[in-house]
Amino acid sequence: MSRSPSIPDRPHRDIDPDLPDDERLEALRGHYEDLVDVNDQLSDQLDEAEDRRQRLQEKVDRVERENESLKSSSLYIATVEDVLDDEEVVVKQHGNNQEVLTEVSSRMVDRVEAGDRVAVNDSFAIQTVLDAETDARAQSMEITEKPAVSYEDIGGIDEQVREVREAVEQPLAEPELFDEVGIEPPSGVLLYGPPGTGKTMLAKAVANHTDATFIKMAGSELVRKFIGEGSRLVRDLFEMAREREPAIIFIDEIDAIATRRTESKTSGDAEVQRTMMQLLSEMDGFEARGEIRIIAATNRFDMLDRAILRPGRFDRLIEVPEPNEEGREQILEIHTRGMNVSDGVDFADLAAETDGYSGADIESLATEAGMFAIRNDRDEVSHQDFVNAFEKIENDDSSDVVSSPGYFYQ
Ligand SMILES: Nc1ncnc2c1ncn2[C@@H]1O[C@H](COP(=O)(O)OP(=O)(O)OP(=O)(O)O)[C@@H](O)[C@H]1O
Repeated sequence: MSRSPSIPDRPHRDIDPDLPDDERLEALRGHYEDLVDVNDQLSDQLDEAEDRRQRLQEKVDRVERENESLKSSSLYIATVEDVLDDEEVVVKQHGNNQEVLTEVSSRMVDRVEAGDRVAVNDSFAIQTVLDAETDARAQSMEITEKPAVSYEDIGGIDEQVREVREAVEQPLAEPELFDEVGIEPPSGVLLYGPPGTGKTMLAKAVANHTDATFIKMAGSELVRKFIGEGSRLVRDLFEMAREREPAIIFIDEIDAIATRRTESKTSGDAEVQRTMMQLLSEMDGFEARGEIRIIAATNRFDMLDRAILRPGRFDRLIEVPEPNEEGREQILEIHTRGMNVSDGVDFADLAAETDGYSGADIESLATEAGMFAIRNDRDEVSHQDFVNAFEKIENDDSSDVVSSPGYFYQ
């Protein structure tokens, strides 16, 4: 580090006032020259200091920019196409397919290889190397060859089961029917209703019944941190389905990518919009009578962008409501099938008491009743166990009012 130059001494000269005028003038001239000299030295020092200040300011600006870019959450996904000498790489950005020649920092240069997926910032500087694509695909999708859910496991929504079978199962199982009549089956089916009412079960049951592979993706997974990732995952999703036909694509929480457009134009919104456009274009692109069917689900129907409900898109809407009393009784019977339940259990009575319970709530009630039996060293579950379980759930719920979800689905 350079040391600051020392400040020159202030020139001093004793001038005898009794000197003859010409000698005093000479002495004053000398003093004046000393002052000019010091002034020049100080002014040089000032220039130097100004230079140093400017260099430091530039350094601060650079560090701040680097800091900003590291902090910023919006990174773009790109694939490394080529690693050149001189610490340079060619990357291709996902989403717009733009190819860019960019420098790699010495920190990253040994870590990137052609074919890697990387996250780049606004100036295309590589920030991270992402996991192998196959991992990313596998992590974000749930793929089941044959889901273990059948129609008999679903209670209280017979009409919805019938509608889903007609809209999804029939085009897969008997495509010729549609050919003969000359109509297109619905492109996509949207199941909407409160949480835990059996929407996922319905989609799994259709897959089971048709021997189709069940591929599930959550809408929230599609709205990722990285720009370009959402539309890429949508493409992967459909590619995966094409590889495994017949297949049922189930997109849960579709509202995460298909909420009504807002005024704000943040990059996050634009990304969500791009993901949705990719989904719509994939849907437009495939054969309606083909071997891939799409089911989406939401419990925020009110928030949906109506664009996804147009003909050729999610054009069959099926509401899956909370079960009524009769439905709750059926679901109770389903969830106690494998349990050792005493003859004294009155399902009709329990169904009457559990107004507002979803299928998932009823499943918890049955499990909780079983826990009461175990706690009391019994292997048979009594009516009182169900009543105790009900009271426990009600009490837990009332102490947890704040977290109870205010779902809207109409
Ligand atoms: N109609 C039903 N019949 C039998 N069991 C049900 C029913 N609805 C829900 N369940 C039980 O609740 C669990 C969760 O249901 P499911 O995942 O299908 O709900 P969902 O409507 O998809 O919920 P979410 O909107 O929260 O994703 C199921 O595994 C099942 O045990």
